[in-house]
Amino acid sequence: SISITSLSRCISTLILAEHESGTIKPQTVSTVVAANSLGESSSISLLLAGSGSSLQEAASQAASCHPSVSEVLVADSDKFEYSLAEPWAKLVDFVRQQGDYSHILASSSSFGKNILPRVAALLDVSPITDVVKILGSDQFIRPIYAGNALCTVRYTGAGPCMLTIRSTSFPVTPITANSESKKATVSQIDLSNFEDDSVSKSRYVGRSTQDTERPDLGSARVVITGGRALKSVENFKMIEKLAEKLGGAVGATRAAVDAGYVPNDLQVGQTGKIVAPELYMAFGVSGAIQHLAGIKDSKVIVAVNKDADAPIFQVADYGLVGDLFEVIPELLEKLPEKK
Ligand SMILES: Cc1cc2nc3c(=O)[nH]c(=O)nc-3n(C[C@H](O)[C@H](O)[C@H](O)COP(=O)(O)OP(=O)(O)OC[C@H]3O[C@@H](n4cnc5c(N)ncnc54)[C@H](O)[C@@H]3O)c2cc1C
Repeated sequence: SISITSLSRCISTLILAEHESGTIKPQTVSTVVAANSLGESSSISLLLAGSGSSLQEAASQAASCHPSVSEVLVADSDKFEYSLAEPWAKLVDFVRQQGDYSHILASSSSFGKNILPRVAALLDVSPITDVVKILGSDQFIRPIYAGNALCTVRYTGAGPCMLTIRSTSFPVTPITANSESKKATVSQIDLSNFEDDSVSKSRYVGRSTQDTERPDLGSARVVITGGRALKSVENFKMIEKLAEKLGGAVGATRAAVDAGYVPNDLQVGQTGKIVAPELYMAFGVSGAIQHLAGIKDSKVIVAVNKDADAPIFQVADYGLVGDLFEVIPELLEKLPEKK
């Protein structure tokens, strides 16, 4: 008799790729980095959908975005122009039927959070979200209780294992000149048999982007955050000026967003963006657990608060008990103008 103690399936990963203006987004490359931890002999395919020349530009860039990517699959159709979840989910199901994928991954961005659960529901699979560490092909670590505890999850389902990846936990290391020359194959998906019979409950209305030269909050190396203590839109401009001088992004607490000082895409925390910059500066931020959940992986945290007992000081590397209305103008005066 033969006893089979371990039967591990060959690891083959499909990654739902995000692109914009002909460029692959950094969080997709982080998801590729994460996929490399799933196990040896892992083949990685990127799935790009959209329409027109910017899609094709992104596809050719995706082919060399990371040496471990073996294949780029391109779905070119008007149906995918606005990344709506319903047609995207159908597309993933369509592609999955043609390739035997053991894992389907997306980043924990609004794109991934929108699409992957819908795919999971379609395939009757339980997705594992916000993965911060991969221990093997079926074991993952994810934060729970607003990041106050880490939970190890084992996937035991029969269908493909579906994960969303917290990109700040999988930084992209610079690619060497040698590996850069390795290019994946790019294939156009034949959509002639693709039937999208999904009843779309969402429709594209429009898009508004912030007209700013500041770096993207989710991947900035410096983040300057203001809290409720800023008290007004006008005062919040001090935070913006400081961010400009330091070449950083602007962040805000939920209290500051709710008070209308800044738009909600600047919110940092459990229900906002997760950031992991080299330098995080918090002005007039109390340090509620929901806020800390979004900043814990920052390398250096600096806090300015007039209350010496504010919880932010428990996580700060440098703390200054002081009035931000005195500290920020002094900082602005002493810091040189950004060249
Ligand atoms: C389900 C849920 C999800 C949430 N998600 C988020 C989230 O994603 N992000 C988030 O930020 N919050 C989130 N919150 C809200 C969170 O609990 C806090 O209410 C919020 O973070 C507080 O914001 P704040 O620190 O700006 O305000 P406050 O808690 O009011 O703190 C203001 C601080 O400013 C200090 N201060 C006042 N004046 C000055 C001054 N002149 N100079 C210096 N310091 C001064 C005060 O001492 C105080 O510590 C969430 C809450 C819930 C229930």
